[in-house]
Amino acid sequence: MTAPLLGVLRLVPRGRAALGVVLGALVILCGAALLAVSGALITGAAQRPETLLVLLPLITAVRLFGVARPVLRYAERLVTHDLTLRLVGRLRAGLLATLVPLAPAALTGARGGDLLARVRADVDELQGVVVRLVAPAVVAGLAGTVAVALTALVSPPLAGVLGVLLVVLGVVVPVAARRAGRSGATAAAAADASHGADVLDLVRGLADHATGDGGATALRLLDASLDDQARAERSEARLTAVTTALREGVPALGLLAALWLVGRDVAAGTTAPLLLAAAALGVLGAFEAVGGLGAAYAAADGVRAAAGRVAELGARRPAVTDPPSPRSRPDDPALRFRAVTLTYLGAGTAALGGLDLDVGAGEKVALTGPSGVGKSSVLALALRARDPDVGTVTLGGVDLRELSLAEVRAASAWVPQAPTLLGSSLAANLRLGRPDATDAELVEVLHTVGLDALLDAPGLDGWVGEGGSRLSAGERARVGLARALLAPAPVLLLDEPTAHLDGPLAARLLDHLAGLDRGVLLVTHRPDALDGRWRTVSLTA
Ligand SMILES: Nc1ncnc2c1ncn2[C@@H]1O[C@H](COP(=O)(O)OP(=O)(O)OP(=O)(O)O)[C@@H](O)[C@H]1O
Repeated sequence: MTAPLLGVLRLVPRGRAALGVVLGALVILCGAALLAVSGALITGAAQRPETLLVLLPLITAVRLFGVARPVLRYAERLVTHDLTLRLVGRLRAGLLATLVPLAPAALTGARGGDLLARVRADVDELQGVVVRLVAPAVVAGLAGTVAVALTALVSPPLAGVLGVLLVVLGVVVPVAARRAGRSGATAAAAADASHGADVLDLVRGLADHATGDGGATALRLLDASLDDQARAERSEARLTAVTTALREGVPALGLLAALWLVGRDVAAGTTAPLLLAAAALGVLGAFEAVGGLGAAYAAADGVRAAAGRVAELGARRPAVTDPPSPRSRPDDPALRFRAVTLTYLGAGTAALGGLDLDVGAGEKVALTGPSGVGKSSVLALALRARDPDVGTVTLGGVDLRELSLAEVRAASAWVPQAPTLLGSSLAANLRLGRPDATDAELVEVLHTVGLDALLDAPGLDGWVGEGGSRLSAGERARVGLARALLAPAPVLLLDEPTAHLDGPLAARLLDHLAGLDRGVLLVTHRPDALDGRWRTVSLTA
């Protein structure tokens, strides 16, 4: 078993898993017992006893096992589903806890689709680790052992045969089928690919064939690849036939062994005749114990690969981490960049080279410059999404690397160019800025950013759509700004908050921002829209 898979198994609720396994084994044993007592009952009835009372215990047992089996199966499903849902919750929470410190810097290069696949498809795959992999294996071991032990009470040789046949059906057949299936599938895939290529060559070369050998060579090649394909399919079919025959034949062998071994004892008078059919049918029922193992083997590869992919994310180191003993946040919220250089991984040139910048307490600074010059990178450094390669970024004179990440991010409210909205209510999205904001404060901030219309539709408690899809890009940007205005941070880091807005609205917002008693670092492409309250810093390449 691989280390990532063990890591997943550690998250499984143990008590529930044990209960699920015991219930699963009981279901199988009930099934086998039901067959065994039914066999005994039929034999007993065939012997025409003088009174049916002698059959009463068997009749009761048939009823008991008949009723118990579905009830136990229901209980087992309840337990394993509950366990699976708890496991998914733990897996998702663990994965997100891993991802959050990685974002955004250490996830550079990770494709969104790949991350989504890990969070969804891989976790979906892993959620079956108990139901599809562990439970069938442990249930097989448990139920198989009990069935062999019970059989030994009737006939020790039969118990030995049953044990061997259970191992053959549960281990040897699936392992051999998987090995053979893998090479067969590879051969079939190679034959399919070569056949497809030959057909394409034949069609593409039609004009050439007309002037050449009439296509005889291409057809010969196609015939050969068709033969390969047919051979691969025949070998796959043979494998299916052999495994199906073994799956059906091994239990039949068990049945024959029971009839022969117990029949011999019955004939010798050492065993009661009632036990002949009971043993034969009970043995047949016991093979259900290993019935789930084939699917478990098939699931094993997928589960192991998913565990590996998820574990790989956990192995990545965040680009920024909390210091071992963080200093307390200074009262002075002045941001200071000194000789800051930042080069992104894999980039040929530095995004920022030797930057000096001050945003004093309450000061309004506009950062401007051509696209790609590094303006957003300055905000990323202020938030400590990344650390500078060289130089320092300080808050109130304390290097950001000496403060806890939570303190750095509490000091600054950031609005990116395209703020993220959650598929939730408008109020919930705004309260991400300040969870205890009252409705009146939400209404006021919406008025400040010119979003009064959203109070009618969708309304404070109305849904904004997945990722805010029911709002326009400009509205989403202003909800992001409103969220930052609500936050009690002494510094605002705003990345082009007025980019989507018309002139008068942009002017009104900039006027509001300039009047705040907090420091504002504003990235903008339109410094001409700013009045004298702003100090403009121009970045050059
Ligand atoms: N995560 C990243 N990985 C690699 N390179 C990056 C990353 N983010 C930004 N860059 C590069 O760093 C440089 C500065 O980017 P930045 O986004 O800071 O510029 P900007 O001035 O804000 O641009 P714009 O005005 O277009 O938003 C650009 O060349 C950009 O391609």
